[in-house]
Order: sequence, then C-alpha cells, then structure tokens
Amino acid sequence: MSHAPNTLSLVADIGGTNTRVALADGPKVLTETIRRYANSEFPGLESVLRKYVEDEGGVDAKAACVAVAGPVRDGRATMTNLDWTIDKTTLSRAANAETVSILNDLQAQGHALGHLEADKVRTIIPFPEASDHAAKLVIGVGTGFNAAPVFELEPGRLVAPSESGHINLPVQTEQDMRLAQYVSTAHGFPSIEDVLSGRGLERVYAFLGHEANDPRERRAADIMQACADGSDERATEAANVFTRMLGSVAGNLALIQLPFGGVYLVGGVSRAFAPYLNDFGFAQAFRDKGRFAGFMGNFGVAVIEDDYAALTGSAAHLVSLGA
Ligand SMILES: Nc1ncnc2c1ncn2[C@@H]1O[C@H](COP(=O)(O)OP(=O)(O)OP(=O)(O)O)[C@@H](O)[C@H]1O
Repeated sequence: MSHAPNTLSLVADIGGTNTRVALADGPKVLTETIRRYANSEFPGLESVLRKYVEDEGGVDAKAACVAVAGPVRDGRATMTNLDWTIDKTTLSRAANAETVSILNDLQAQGHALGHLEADKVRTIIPFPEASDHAAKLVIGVGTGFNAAPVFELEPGRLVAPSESGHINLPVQTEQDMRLAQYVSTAHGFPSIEDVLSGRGLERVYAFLGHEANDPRERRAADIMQACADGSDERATEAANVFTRMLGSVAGNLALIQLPFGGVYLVGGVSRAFAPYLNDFGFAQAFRDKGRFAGFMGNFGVAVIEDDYAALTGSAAHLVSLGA
C-alpha cells in the first residue's frame, strides 16, 4: 500500500520485547497500517523502520515519533534490555522525516489521553467533577512499571517523564515487609517494579510459596488464568497481594501529583487485572492514607484497554508540535 506524500506521520512504540509501528493521519492511527516486530530479530531501530517501509510498499512521512520503554535524555533514549541506539539523527535518517521526536513510552501514553475511544476507558473508581484543565496521571504496568503526570498548560500539554518504577516498594503491613525482604534478598533492592510488573506478579506467587514452605512457580498469564477459573488459591492470593500493592502505590503517586483529572492505568498487566481490581481491594488500598482517606475521593481511576495507545499518543504529540 502506498500513501500520498507528506500527509501522514510514522509512529512507533518500542517495548521490552516488541516494536509496534504504524502510520497516522493527524492524531488518528490508521489501524490497518499497524505492524508488530520482534526486537530480537533486528540490530536496531533503523532496520525495523526500513522493514516497515518495505512492508508498507513505501512510506513518505512528514514527521516521525517513537515511544521508548526507557529513559530519554537530550533526544537520546537508552533501553535496559536492548542494545539499540535511539536518537534523533538515527530516527530522521530511518524515517526520512522533517520533524522527529523521541518520547518515553509513558509520556506517549499521557499524550494519548483524550484521543482514545470511550469504550477503551474502563472506570474502576468513579471520576468526581473536575475542570478540563485538571492534571492527570498515567501509570504503566507491563514488562516494567512507570508513571507520568499530565499537565494542561497554556502552550499545550506537558507530560513529565519519570523513572518511578525504580523507587522503593512501600511497606505498610508485616506481609509487605516480608515481601520487600524476599525481593531484596533476590535482587539487592526492593523496587516497585520488582513487584508491580508481569515478572513481579510471578515473584509474588513465588513469595507466597516460600512463605508456605511449598515452592512453586507460574507465568503471569497462567496466574491470571487460574484466577479466572478459580483453580489455584495461591494464584488468587497473589493477585490480591498484587492488587493491594498497586492500589497503595497508585495512591502514593496520586498524592504526589494531585491528578484531579484522574488516574489512568495502562499496559498489559493493568489490562489483565482490570476485571479484578474492584473485588481484590484496589479502591480500599488506594484510599488507605490515614487522615487523607477522605481526600483520596478526589481521584477517579480508570484502566486504558487499548494496546496501541502509545502509538496514538505519539501521533497526538506530533500534532501538538505542529507537524
Ligand atoms: N494475561 C496476562 N496476565 C498478566 N500478565 C500478563 C498477561 N499477559 C502478559 N502479561 C505480562 O505482561 C507483560 C507485558 O506487558 P505489555 O504488554 O504492556 O508489554 P510492553 O511492556 O509494552 O512490552 P512488549 O510489548 O515489548 O512486551 C509481561 O511481563 C507479561 O508477563
């Protein structure tokens, strides 16, 4: 398929395992152009984008934006598990575009808010009245954990990046303390991401086995499947522990950023947990902030059930740059 020149932009979401690439018309991602590539099969971003252009039968993009699961500094991204150089020079060469931008993937998720289909936003805690300009907060739980506040300013939207998955796990109960110690013994430091991620859920399951003197291991997707069919009590308990920790951490981040416009959970693990958050105590843990428990009622919470939201956010960001 070939498109008219200089009307479309090229967007990509580089995750821990896969890169998704698409074309966008303004903030709208053209779903029929979305393609997914396994990172392990490519030496770098340039070759993935070249393959995409080839697969699409030629692309002439006026702008390009990539969302990267890793910190971005001075237009250069580094990834924890991937030896790719991602900078503006590489991107403009690969995409042959005038305007290029590199975002952290959670920044892209923040830029997607307001551009997603209504049926992709699942309310967990109802949203109280808020002004259109109220701050929002996106929290990503997938291969890793991260968060980004979203501010509506006069010149446009600001989504501030962070690396909040790497701060200490909060400890409130005796069990939290033992879980933090368990993670610390294995990894030297108990970070939020060590528990609140796909691998983290597997770790919580292993921790419960360690506590019960009955060690067993299961993959994250199997744990959620066992939760759904009620076939493994430990899986249900692991999902409960995970949900309460997620509520507690989301509440902490809400108190730091004051997102009166809402908290949005994104990522593959958030989507897998969406049907369980209410039953497993997310709201109670979110509000469990002592004398600020009532104040926590200011924040609504929703799950974004759209695997391509980072692509939409990248496209929306290019529009805001005037591309
Ligand atoms: N059904 C499921 N229940 C719970 N966790 C799951 C499920 N399916 C996948 N996961 C976990 O979700 C994580 C992947 O999350 P996500 O889909 O957000 O990927 P990502 O971080 O964007 O990167 P990539 O697409 O490259 O994997 C993995 O840790 C995996 O174990």
